[in-house]
Amino acid sequence: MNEREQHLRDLRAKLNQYSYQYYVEDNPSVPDSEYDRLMNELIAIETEHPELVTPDSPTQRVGGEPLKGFEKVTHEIPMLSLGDVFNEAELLDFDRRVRQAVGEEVAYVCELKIDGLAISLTYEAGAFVLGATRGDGTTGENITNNLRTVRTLPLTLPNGETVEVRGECYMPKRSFDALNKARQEKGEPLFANPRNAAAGSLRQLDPKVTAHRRLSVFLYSAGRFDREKITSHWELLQYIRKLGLPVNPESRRCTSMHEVFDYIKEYTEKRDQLSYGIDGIVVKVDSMAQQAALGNTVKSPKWMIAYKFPAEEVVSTLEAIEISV
Ligand SMILES: CC(C)(CNC(=O)c1ccc(Oc2ccccc2)cc1)c1ccc2c(N)nc(N)nc2n1
Repeated sequence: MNEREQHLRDLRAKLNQYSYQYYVEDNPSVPDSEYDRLMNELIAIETEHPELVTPDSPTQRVGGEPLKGFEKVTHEIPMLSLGDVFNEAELLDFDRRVRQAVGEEVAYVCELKIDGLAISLTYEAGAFVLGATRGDGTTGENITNNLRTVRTLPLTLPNGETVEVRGECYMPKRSFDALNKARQEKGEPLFANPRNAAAGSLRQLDPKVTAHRRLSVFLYSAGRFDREKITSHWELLQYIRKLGLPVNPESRRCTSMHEVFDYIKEYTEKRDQLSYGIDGIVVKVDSMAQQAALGNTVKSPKWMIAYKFPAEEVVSTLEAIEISV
């Protein structure tokens, strides 16, 4: 490897490290100006020497000309939505129905319900090739170029896996506050909440706009992957994490409803300290055999329920109407 290639490797490593500190650790070690300076240097060198560009280079994130519209994508395996419950009695009913149907003890996995936009990511032989919105569960929109700009989403997987994973794209509270502050200074309409800001940012036709919105992702499920080795949801989360994909660290395996209630109480209290918005807790049956035995209704699985937090008082702010066409 010659000196120039070594310099490029160092630049990419630094930029990826700074992104990780900013997005995953929520603790940037350099100002945005330093990040932008290094990125501009990397873009300049790669523009002069295109043969030295690598698929995982941070410059490969903001590609593509603005689109005229979004292509439709059909989900091979439908993306399901969540049944909602609002109190402990309804959660106990869910647990009773599940235990009656499977006729044995049940373990659950509790996860935070991230207040973002459901997405599907497809990697073919380790390369990120397709990103889509959930849409109506069967048909979504192709937002691949916009999702490529999300710094916490790896463009390549370590061992060339072919998988389709599902999760939530969200805007961290810090990014949401900075975005609305900048909009206020420019006299532009404000976003009402991080979820609307994430949706508006992902529905931009120009990926360069999305790239400046500082979005992030957590993944929590998968459609297509080599299932035989994985028998539980908890193992699936570890598998997704081993692929280098961001999985929310607060998830917990619970062996009783008592532990589920403890988890809900803990995160109801911790909610305001999280660096991202959540609107509930998802409780999933851990065993995949039990999930299959329980099956799905048309729209949502019978092996999973979402406990929704009581709605917060509505704060009347301008709703940002982001026209992306
Ligand atoms: C679990 C799933 C419903 C996603 N999963 C799917 O959509 C899904 C749908 C068919 C599948 O098909 C299968 C294929 C083969 C075997 C079994 C299932 C797999 C996953 C879901 C939906 C929303 C969630 C949310 N907002 N927050 C969290 N924390 N978790 C969530 N989990």
